[in-house]
Order: sequence, then structure tokens, then C-alpha cells
Amino acid sequence: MSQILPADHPPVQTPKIGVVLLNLGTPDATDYWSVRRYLKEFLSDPRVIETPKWLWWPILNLVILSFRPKKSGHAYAQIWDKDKNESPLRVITRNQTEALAQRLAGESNVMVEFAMRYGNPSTKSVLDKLQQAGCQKILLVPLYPQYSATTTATANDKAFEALGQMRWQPAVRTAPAYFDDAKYVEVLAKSIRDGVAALDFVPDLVITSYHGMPVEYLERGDPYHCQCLKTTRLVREHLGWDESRIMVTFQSRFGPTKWLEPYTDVTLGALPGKGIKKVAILAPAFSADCIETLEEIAMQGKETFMQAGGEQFAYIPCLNDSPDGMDMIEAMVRRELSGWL
Ligand SMILES: C=CC1=C(C)c2cc3[nH]c(cc4nc(cc5[nH]c(cc1n2)c(C)c5CCC(=O)O)C(CCC(=O)O)=C4C)c(C)c3C=C
Ligand SMILES: [Fe+2]
Ligand SMILES: [Fe+2]
Repeated sequence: MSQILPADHPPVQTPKIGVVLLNLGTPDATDYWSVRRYLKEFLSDPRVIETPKWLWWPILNLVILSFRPKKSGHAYAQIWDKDKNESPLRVITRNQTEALAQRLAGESNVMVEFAMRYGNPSTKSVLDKLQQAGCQKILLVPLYPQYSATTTATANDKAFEALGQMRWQPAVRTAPAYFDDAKYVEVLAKSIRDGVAALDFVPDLVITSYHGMPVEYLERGDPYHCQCLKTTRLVREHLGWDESRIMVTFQSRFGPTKWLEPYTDVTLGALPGKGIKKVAILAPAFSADCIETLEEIAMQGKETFMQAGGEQFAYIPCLNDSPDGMDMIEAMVRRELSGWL
């Protein structure tokens, strides 16, 4: 083969398969400008904010970006991984990537990388790297258990935007949301069972707190709300629990519009008054612990609950790169790679 190539022919690569774990993204540092840059990119995404641009631009640039970076930067500083000098979301996503790469090491010519929708490493830089390394087939794996246009779709959009600039485009598959995947339900249920068993108290209630979104998005057809409810129902059935032991709430409200209810913070503030004083809480919409779980739930949520008269509060971590969590990701990736390996 090599003797028929002209001397100036670009190098011929061995065909490879790329697997890209896609997550949301996070600031590079906690200072005002790093957080501002991240929030600007995030909150300029029309998949996330559907307000018409002419109306949203002044609100974002003149109001939100003047105060939110400082407030969010302070929150990020409290959860920052000081050893790695990095946001937990990126540390954990990298750990998941390395663990998956090890698990797929027996497969020849598979490369595993992660990419972020906002910030670094950018989706384009990662797809360019894989294409240049000879990946002629790429599996995109949005690490969101429940589908939403605000997360899954925009992650895929960004990847297709980068692919749109390639002359020699690889074949591409996208992994579906896994909110009802039997393995996901099994490992999530196990994380609750094990998490509760490790406590020195018996919770009156387990709360599954999902990231929220404007109710309007649900009304316009986003299936996220329905998939959240289904995850919790399947987990509850797997545990053999009745409905009184586990509930669904929605967190991280942003802006003045009505978001999915019941709100996590309002619920935590009201439960002690109803006699529910011991809770365990987890966040099944997140594949990795991040500001929304470590600061908003484990810190702020705990404070709200205890100040309202709560007695015991426990946060059960996300699946992260735990062996069970990685079993689930590996099984999903192998299934979606079928016919390619
Ligand atoms: C403004 C609208 C937002 C929608 C809609 C939204 C949906 C959504 N987000 C996640 C997952 C994550 N969100 C994270 C942070 C975050 N989310 C919003 C806003 C919306 N999210 C903001 C402004 C922020 C930044 C933090 C802050 O300033 O409060 C993160 C964590 C990132 C990190 O760095 O740790 C994740 C993950 C889901 C699943 C979702 C679905 C409806
Ligand atoms: Fe969010
Ligand atoms: Fe938040």
C-alpha cells in the first residue's frame, strides 16, 4: 500500500473508534472572569434559554453577568478540588474517562475521551483530535440519564457543529438517555440501599432531587420531567418501597419564571414542620457530583433543613466513577458500540 502513495500524501492512519463522554462543562477557575466566561457561554445557548435574543441579551450582559459570576465563584470556591486545582465535575468526568478506557483496553483501536459542552476541553477540540488520530467511527455519550433539550440535545448539537466543519467526517452514533435502563436503575437503587445502610440513623424519607427547568419547556414537549418521575418510580419498585418512602423534587431554580415543582429548597424547609426530621437525599440527574449537588444540596440544602428543625440530613453521592457507576457506563457503551467492536 505504502509504495503506491505519492510522497506528499498525508499519513494513513489505522482506523480507530472514538468514544466521547459528553458533560456540561465548568469554569476553569473560581475567579470572576473565569466564571463569567463560562456562564456567558452557557447562558447564551438558545437550547438553555429560549427567551428571544433581543430580550435576553441585555438581561444577560447587563444584569446577570454583573452579579452572578461573583456569587457562583464563591460557591465554586467552596467545593473546588484543591489537590487538582479543578472543579469536581471535571475531575470526576476525567476519572470516568480513564476508568472506561481501562475497561475497554482489551478492544483494539478504541480511544476514549471526554468533552464539555461549555468550556474545556471543548467538544470541537476533542473531536478534531480523534479525527486526526484516525477515528473513523465515533460514539457520543451524553452523560445525562434523563434526556433534555437543555442538556442532551445541545451536547449533541455542539458535536455536530464540529463535525460540520470536517472534510472527512467520521460515522457517528449518539447514545440515548438511560433514565429507564435496567442497569442504571439497579445501580442507583443499590447506591440508595447502601447509602442508607451506612447511616447512623434511619431516614423518614429519601428525596430524589433532580435539576429543574422552566415548566414552559415541559409544556413545549421536553420529556425530561416525565423521565425523572419514571427513574424514581423504577428505583422505588426495584427497592420494593411504597410511595411514602421516596419523593421527587426539583432544584437549581434560575430566574423569575415557574420551574418544575416541588422545589427542593422549599420542600427541605417544610418537611421538619410536617414531622419529617431525618432525610437522605440524592441527585439522580447528575452523572457526576458538581456545584449543584455538593454546594446547593449537601451544603445549602442541609442548612435549610436543619434551620427549619430537621435533625439528620445525609447526602448520597452521585454514581461518579464508582465501580457500580462504571459497570453501568461500560455496559451502555459496549451496547451502543455493537457491530463496531
Ligand atoms: C438557566 C437555565 C438552566 C437549565 C434549563 C438547566 C438545566 C440543566 N442543567 C443540568 C446540569 C447541570 N447544571 C449545572 C450548573 C448550572 N445550571 C444552570 C442553569 C440551567 N441548567 C446554571 C446557571 C449553572 C451554573 C452554576 C450556577 O451559577 O448556579 C451543572 C454543574 C456545573 C458545574 O460546574 O459544577 C450541571 C451538571 C441538567 C441535568 C439540566 C436539566 C434540566
Ligand atoms: Fe443546570
Ligand atoms: Fe445551583
